[in-house]
Amino acid sequence: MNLHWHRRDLRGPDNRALARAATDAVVPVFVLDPTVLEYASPIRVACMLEALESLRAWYRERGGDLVIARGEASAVIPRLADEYGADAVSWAEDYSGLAAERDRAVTAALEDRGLEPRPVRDALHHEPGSITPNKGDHYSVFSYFWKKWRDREKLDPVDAPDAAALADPSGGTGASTDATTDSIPSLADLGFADPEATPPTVTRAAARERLESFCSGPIYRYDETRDVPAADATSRLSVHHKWGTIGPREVYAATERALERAETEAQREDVTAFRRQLAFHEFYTHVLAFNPDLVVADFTAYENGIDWRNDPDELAAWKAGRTGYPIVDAGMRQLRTEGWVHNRVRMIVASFLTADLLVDWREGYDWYRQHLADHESANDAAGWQWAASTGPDAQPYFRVFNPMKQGREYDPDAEYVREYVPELADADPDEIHDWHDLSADRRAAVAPDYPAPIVDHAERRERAIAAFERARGSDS
Ligand SMILES: Cc1cc2nc3c(=O)[nH]c(=O)nc-3n(C[C@H](O)[C@H](O)[C@H](O)COP(=O)(O)OP(=O)(O)OC[C@H]3O[C@@H](n4cnc5c(N)ncnc54)[C@H](O)[C@@H]3O)c2cc1C
Repeated sequence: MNLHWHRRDLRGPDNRALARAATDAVVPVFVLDPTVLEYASPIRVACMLEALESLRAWYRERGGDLVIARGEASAVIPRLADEYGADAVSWAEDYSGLAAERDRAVTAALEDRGLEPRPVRDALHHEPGSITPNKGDHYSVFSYFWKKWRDREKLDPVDAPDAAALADPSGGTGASTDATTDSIPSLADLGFADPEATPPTVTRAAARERLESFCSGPIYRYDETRDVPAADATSRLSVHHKWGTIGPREVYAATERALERAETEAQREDVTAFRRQLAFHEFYTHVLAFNPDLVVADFTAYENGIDWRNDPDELAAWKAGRTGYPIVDAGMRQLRTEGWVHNRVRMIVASFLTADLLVDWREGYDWYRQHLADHESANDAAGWQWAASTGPDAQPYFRVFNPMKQGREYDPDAEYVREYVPELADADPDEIHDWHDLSADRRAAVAPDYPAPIVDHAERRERAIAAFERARGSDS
């Protein structure tokens, strides 16, 4: 008998760790660990609970069941292994600092009892340490990483285990045991309030549907449209990558089928452009695996430190989506409505916070961590550090995004802004893009409830560049 410990691999198919466990009878478990939940947020827990319901239903349809236990994983996992008479415990490797610490504790506790820990490579195509420069354990420049990632062979998806391999944890009685709860707890049971945003649907069926629909149409326009927030042109798979309701190999296999169906070279390039974004996730995960403090510390430290201003009123206006910069405010409001923000807009709002407002990127990271359904330590911390010019392969500090130009270029008809900023719903797109230049009277006539810009971008750009020059020690 084996135990399979589900964490961020909430699926049966294309699960290498589960497949490995299912070479014998397997009991699948999920642990609601208070140490992990301490870092969670309502929207993410809501997504997780839905994914767990969907996974449990999948097991039950096949005569098995998913055991849900509560407590510190290092105590619960060995206890469950004893209870079910398991010889080995498998899990899919995870690479954040917190996950690595937890896994070391569980490994030690299992070994103490003579049980076999089986961490299995599952979440990435190429694990940290497998794509490296001549010197060093990971790349810090994406283009070099991408060339190797792109050319490496990928594994095929793995089948779901046979129903015959799924042990019934109740031993046929249907009863729950001491270490399990019969029903999956609610958000309130776990001490979380309802999320402010409407969470996306995080089930296996939703993930497959999203993958198939994306790969049968939008993928062929990806390169050209992925930066247009109003276009709904990206896969929206990030929340499924986060919880593992989709497997990396099945996503890649879908891109292979899309390549076979492509009719033009341009379409093939679109598929490659999508794969490039998948590789970005692996690049950042490698960086995090070797730099666990990426989530709290500057990856590139400046000699004199950065003189963050952290003005509380400006930070509050940014969080509320009331900066008077329409594209920034639309992004901040999309976050609180949907728990997701378009990538181009994530970059714009992050640049505005860290450069125009000179607020420490950690404030932005924390806000995203609380509100994003797809929050993922590697992508989130690296995304913030990219914008703050402190990260691996980051935006140079002197290239500050101009929010007006970004709005005009990527949301020319202000469709995105008008969707998320109702005060501007009836405004003319040109006036939206020129909001900072309109007279106070004109602004009051167009949208009396929408704020004037809280800062002057041109001035703040100069201030940010000067702050970074001082941080570099190159201002004299
Ligand atoms: C400040 C900031 C914070 C971010 N925080 C997160 C986060 O917490 N979680 C998260 O998954 N992504 C994050 N990203 C990256 C990116 O914005 C999202 O992955 C993307 O918007 C998700 O939408 P999608 O699935 O439709 O993406 P697609 O365009 O369909 O891309 C497919 C997949 O590729 C990966 N991907 C795409 N873009 C990036 C990128 N720039 N960096 C790393 N991986 C990428 C994701 O896994 C994504 O699901 C952040 C970016 C920035 C600038």
